[in-house]
Amino acid sequence: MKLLIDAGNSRTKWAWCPEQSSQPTALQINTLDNQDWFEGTAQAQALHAAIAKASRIYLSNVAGERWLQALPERDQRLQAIVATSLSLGLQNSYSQPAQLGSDRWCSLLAVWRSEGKSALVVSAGTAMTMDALLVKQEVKQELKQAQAMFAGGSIQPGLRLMWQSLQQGAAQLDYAYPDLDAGTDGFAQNSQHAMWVGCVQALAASVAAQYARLCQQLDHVPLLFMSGGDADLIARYLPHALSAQAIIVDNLVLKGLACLAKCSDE
Ligand SMILES: Nc1ncnc2c1ncn2[C@@H]1O[C@H](COP(=O)(O)OP(=O)(O)OP(=O)(O)O)[C@@H](O)[C@H]1O
Ligand SMILES: CC(C)(CO)[C@@H](O)C(=O)NCCC(=O)O
Repeated sequence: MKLLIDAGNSRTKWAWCPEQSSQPTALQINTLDNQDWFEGTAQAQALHAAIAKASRIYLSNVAGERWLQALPERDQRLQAIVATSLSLGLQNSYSQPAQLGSDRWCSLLAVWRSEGKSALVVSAGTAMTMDALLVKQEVKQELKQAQAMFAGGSIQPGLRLMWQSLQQGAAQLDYAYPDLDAGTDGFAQNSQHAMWVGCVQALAASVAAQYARLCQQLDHVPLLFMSGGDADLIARYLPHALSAQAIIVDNLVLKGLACLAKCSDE
């Protein structure tokens, strides 16, 4: 069985790749903190056991060399994904294609292969990325070769990082991250709520602006895909029409890895 691993900035998610016949949505996801992986805790042992059993391992790693060091040395079964200039009919417009994070590349591949339509692909995790997928027109399955392009995107701090930067950088803002969604209605009347409104509004407004930028480049309406730990929350604070349009999906990176794993069988 093929093993899919998304080593993210803070957490690692893994799943077995479904057999050809099953749908990509059938992924059974396991999650562990990267700290557990580095320390080899019980959660890490489950992934080590899966790695030992796998016939092939597809890895998206944005967690750096340290994450790789916990793997068995020079494992021939390991395919560490690096963004290329063209894959599965998707062209990468980065001037140095390999500089693009493998997580962003996999998410774009997942949306391209499942939808075949232009989209803004937002990943709201530790960092928030917003990537433009341009598809010439709604192409038929057999016409997919190089009909799509990743036109570029943006990187900004995610919600928790924004919060931490205020908390750590301003002496009077040492407030804990709220347990519950504090809401952004009206004007905030205490410091903790003011921080919340500022951070959530900044992220939601960025999504709206990037989506508007993409719309200007197209003669058709793009999709809005949102994934990552804070996707749901940020989508709720988008302008109403855009919020209704947002498609929230889990685990786009693993889905993109599954596309690459399946394509290697074809
Ligand atoms: N149980 C949780 N643990 C940590 N973060 C969580 C949790 N539930 C929701 N979140 C939110 O999700 C965000 C992290 O998202 P996600 O889990 O997608 O990031 P990640 O694992 O670091 O992967 P990525 O590489 O995509 O950033 C945090 O900003 C946090 O607000
Ligand atoms: C931007 C992040 C941190 C998002 O996880 C990751 O994709 C990454 O480290 N990327 C490399 C730089 C880039 O994508 O341009």
